[in-house]
Parts: sequence; C-alpha cells; structure tokens
Amino acid sequence: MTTKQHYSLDELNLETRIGGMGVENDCTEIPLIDFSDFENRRQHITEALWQAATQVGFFQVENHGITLDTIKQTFGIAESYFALPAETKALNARPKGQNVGWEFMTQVRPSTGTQDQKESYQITLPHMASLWPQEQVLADFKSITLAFEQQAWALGMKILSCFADKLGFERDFFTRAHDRSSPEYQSTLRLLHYLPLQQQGVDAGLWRAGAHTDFDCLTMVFQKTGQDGLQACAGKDAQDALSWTSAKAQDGIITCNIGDMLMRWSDDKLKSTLHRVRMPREGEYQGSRYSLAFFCQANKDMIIQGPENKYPPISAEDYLNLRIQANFAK
Ligand SMILES: O=C(O)CCC(=O)C(=O)O
Ligand SMILES: [Fe+2]
Repeated sequence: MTTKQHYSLDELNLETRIGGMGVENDCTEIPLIDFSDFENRRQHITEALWQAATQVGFFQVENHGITLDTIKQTFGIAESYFALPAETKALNARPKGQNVGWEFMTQVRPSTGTQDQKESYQITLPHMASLWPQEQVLADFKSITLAFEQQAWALGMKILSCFADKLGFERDFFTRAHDRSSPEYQSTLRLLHYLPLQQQGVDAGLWRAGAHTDFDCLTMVFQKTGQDGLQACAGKDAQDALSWTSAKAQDGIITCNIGDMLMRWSDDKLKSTLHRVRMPREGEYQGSRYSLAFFCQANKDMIIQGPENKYPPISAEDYLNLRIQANFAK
C-alpha cells in the first residue's frame, strides 16, 4: 500500500478525491453506436460519437467488424496465459516504468491508495524483446494477441478519424500520430484478469480497479457477458454528485472512453471520464473477471496541442511518463 500523495498534474489531484463508493444509480445512459456500413454512414456515426464524447465521455460500439470468433479466441489465450504458474509468468515480468509484460497486483491508484485486485499482461510493440512467453509454454499466444492488437488499433484509428474531422484536423491526423511501424509507438494492448473474490470485497475498501481516468486518447474495453463491474462517473454533474453508471458487459460490444490525452488535445471538448471496476457483492458472480483493453496512446514524439492552443504543448512521451510513474507501486 502507499499513502496518497500530491501529484503534479491536475488530473491526478482530481483522482485523489474520488476513491469512495459514491452513489450507484445508473443515472446516465451510455450511448450504443452502430458501426455497420461505416463508410456510407460515416457522417451519422461521427455525429453520434461527438455527442457521446462531448456529453458523456463513454460509449459502446456494435457491428464494428472485429468478429466474435476473434474476440473469443483472444480471451481464450489470455485466460490460458493467466492460468500459468506464477513462476512462469514472472519470466516475462514488467520492467519498471513501462507498459509491457506481466504484473500481479502492483497497480495502486491515487484515488484509493490500495492495490488493484488484478494481474495484467501488456503488449506495447517496440518494447517486447524477451517479454513474450515461449512458444513451447503457450503456443500461438504471440500470433493471436498481435493479430488482435492490429485489429483493435485499426478500429481505434477509425473512431479517432471521426474526432479528427470534427476538430478540424486532417482525417488521418491521429492515424499518423499512432503510427504502428514507428519505434516511438506506445499504444498498448492490456490483457486483464481480475481475481476471484476471496474473503474481502468492496466493503473492505478493495477495488478490482480503483477510480481513475485513462492517460491515453481513446480506450476500447472488451468485456464478457456476466462479468460486470465496470462503472463510469459519466454525464452532466455526475462528478460533483459522485454518481456511477454501469457499463454493462456484453460479448462483442466494445465499451470505449475518452482519455486525458485526447481531452487535452481537443482543448477539453472531449471528456475524459472517471471509471472503476468494483468488486462483486454477495449474490453476484464472484469468479474471475477477464477483459481486454486497448489504449490508443499517441507516439512518444507527437506534440499534443489543441486547435485552440488552450494548453502549452507537451510531448506524448512526457505526458505518459508522468502518469505511469504515479500509478505503480513498484
Ligand atoms: O477492465 C475493465 O473493464 C476496465 C479497465 C480499465 O479501466 C483500465 O485498465 O484502465
Ligand atoms: Fe481505465
């Protein structure tokens, strides 16, 4: 455990106020946006995304083109990975300060000061070197997760191209800013395993993921039907009232949220929204919860500067480093 500290970014000072239970009243509707026939319906989809991102900061997408088979296969390999012995996973342990490799209960959110009840494995393409599990330990892990990473990236860039249109940037502005072939690439696929409930739960002040905003431009979370717990402090006045709305888990539906980097890049027009994953309560499913999260984080060498220059320019590398340092105990 760590004590709460004073951090240097406004976003972090906000987080430290938010660690309590608040009110779970599901008072905000999380928009569901249909991505079918994207090219022909681009304008309509763009308006729906803009409305959702400026008013709520959270939205879900369906008919997005990533097949249920692909998603299930990726969940399957993630679950096999997390079932490996801890000593085996420790061979791919996360080096300090980087979003790569395996970690077990090391993330401590400024909002709670307690360890998230989870383990994760992160993939950030240029920094994987020896961090892949060996083929003889878990066959096809690398090929399946890499293929999924590519598809999640492509969908993320599609969504960001809609925001680029509305912000007055060139349509491929964010695609260039998240160039997958560059050594400066720092978008991340995170496989998540939230531990089954033991004796202590939410009443003991524990969280699967304590309340936080994301550091990135856009996060896309794949969940599994029956494995709920993700909640957003979303909508007008929700933050003052500390009221929370569930982002229901459903196979094939992707829950998306705006992160701090895009909020800054849009001069605060697009809302980065607090969210958390709470522990199950009595009478709820208490087994493991798995999710897959893709974080679109602009390449290190990109300079974040909004169209109206509301904030001074900062490199994506500096921006992210400040946040990573504040969020991990070791
Ligand atoms: O697993 C989830 O549902 C959400 C994960 C999340 O918010 C995060 O890792 O930033
Ligand atoms: Fe998050």
